[in-house]
Amino acid sequence: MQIRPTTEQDLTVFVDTMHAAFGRFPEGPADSEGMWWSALEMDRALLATTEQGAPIGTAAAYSFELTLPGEVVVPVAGVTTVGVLPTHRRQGVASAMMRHQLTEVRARGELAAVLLCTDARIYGRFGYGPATYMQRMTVQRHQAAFRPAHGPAAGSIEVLPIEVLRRAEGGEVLEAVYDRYRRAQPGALSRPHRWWAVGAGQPPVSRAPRYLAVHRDDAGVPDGYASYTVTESGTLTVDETIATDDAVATALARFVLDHDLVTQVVFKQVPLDHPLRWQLEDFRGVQLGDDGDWLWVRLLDVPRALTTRRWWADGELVLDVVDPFLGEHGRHLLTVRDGTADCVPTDRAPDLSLDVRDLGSIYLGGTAPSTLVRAGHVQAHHPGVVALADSLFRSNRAPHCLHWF
Ligand SMILES: CC(=O)SCCNC(=O)CCNC(=O)[C@H](O)C(C)(C)COP(=O)(O)OP(=O)(O)OC[C@H]1O[C@@H](n2cnc3c(N)ncnc32)[C@H](O)[C@@H]1OP(=O)(O)O
Repeated sequence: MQIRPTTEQDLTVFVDTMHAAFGRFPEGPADSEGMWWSALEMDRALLATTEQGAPIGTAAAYSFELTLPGEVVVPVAGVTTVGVLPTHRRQGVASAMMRHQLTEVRARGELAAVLLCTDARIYGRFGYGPATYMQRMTVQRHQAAFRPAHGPAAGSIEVLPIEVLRRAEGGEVLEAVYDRYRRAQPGALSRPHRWWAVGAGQPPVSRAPRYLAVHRDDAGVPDGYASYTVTESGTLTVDETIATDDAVATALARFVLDHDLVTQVVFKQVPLDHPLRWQLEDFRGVQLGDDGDWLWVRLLDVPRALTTRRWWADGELVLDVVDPFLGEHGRHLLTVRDGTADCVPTDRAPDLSLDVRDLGSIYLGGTAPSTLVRAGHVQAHHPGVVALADSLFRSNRAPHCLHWF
């Protein structure tokens, strides 16, 4: 088996091989405008081949930016299209591609790789841990009265059927609002211009028909949107609400919940700490379901990762981190003061011993270290250290990622 880089000329063979691995029948990549793979960066794609050159596996990466706690934006690799032909599975092909890819990601200076996984059993062995979570939120309209304390946000709501917008005009509004939002939201990924330009991905990045409730500030500048559809039976489904502050998100929620001819509103992918149930008169008016993991994080430079994010408590921890997949081991003294951290090698006895996959899970603040201590995966060497680790690693708000790739 060999692993080789690809170029734009390999797009057809790459897409065909990947679809055979996933058991899908794609439309041809030649007319792929608007297909999710039209945003592939072929200079970051890998093909695994037999010794004779026949393709047997694929793996690629997008160049994204990830927002860390404290509105710090860093380049990361968004790993995608990992597939091995059914005839060549369980022979180490994916493992070899993952090793090759992680080496390249690190060489580019990206401190982490991230991905969404089809099967949660695959990626822990490669050092990835689930780091952001999401759920579906359903609200029956007759239970959707807001508690009076919450007034509407400043600004106005304008409903624009997406099909009457000129594509470039609509795309620019969404792109600009999303970009402002993601820079402040821990766990959010950038959506590079190429995605909007070709309509790659899922709605509203794709060109599927959607209505957009666009919120504008008092100066008329768009600062939030909700992308939605309404069925004849009266279900309004929101793909995503993107808002640059909570008041705007509330205004958009009020808007969709006030929509005529609607009996229920489904918000497809909201963070676990979404405030809506606290905003309604009827706390039980919100039903939650389909909770699950979304973004998985794989750290490639532990000291740099820890010193790059921001922190909300002071303290000192010795972390003993093993990385079985890359055969690495480091003991780090993490010292946090006034929001920033110092991280240096140490021989001191560890406070916490953990696998790099578990550090990936707690890194963005979406998973409490105490949960992984209770699960038996993070070892706390003395009791007081668990509460300290929880207060150190928490984020100012729950990390959340909406981007599909
Ligand atoms: C970010 C993304 O792209 S997510 C998409 C993942 N791809 C898919 O779901 C497409 C369908 N599946 C596939 O193409 C392949 O089965 C892959 C890519 C998941 C795995 O490829 P393989 O070449 O078979 O993996 P490889 O042989 O390196 O397996 C490494 C280990 O992972 C385990 N493993 C691999 N896939 C799975 C799985 N789906 N469930 C459980 N264990 C798995 C193997 O058993 C093996 O374990 P071992 O080291 O204890 O023997």
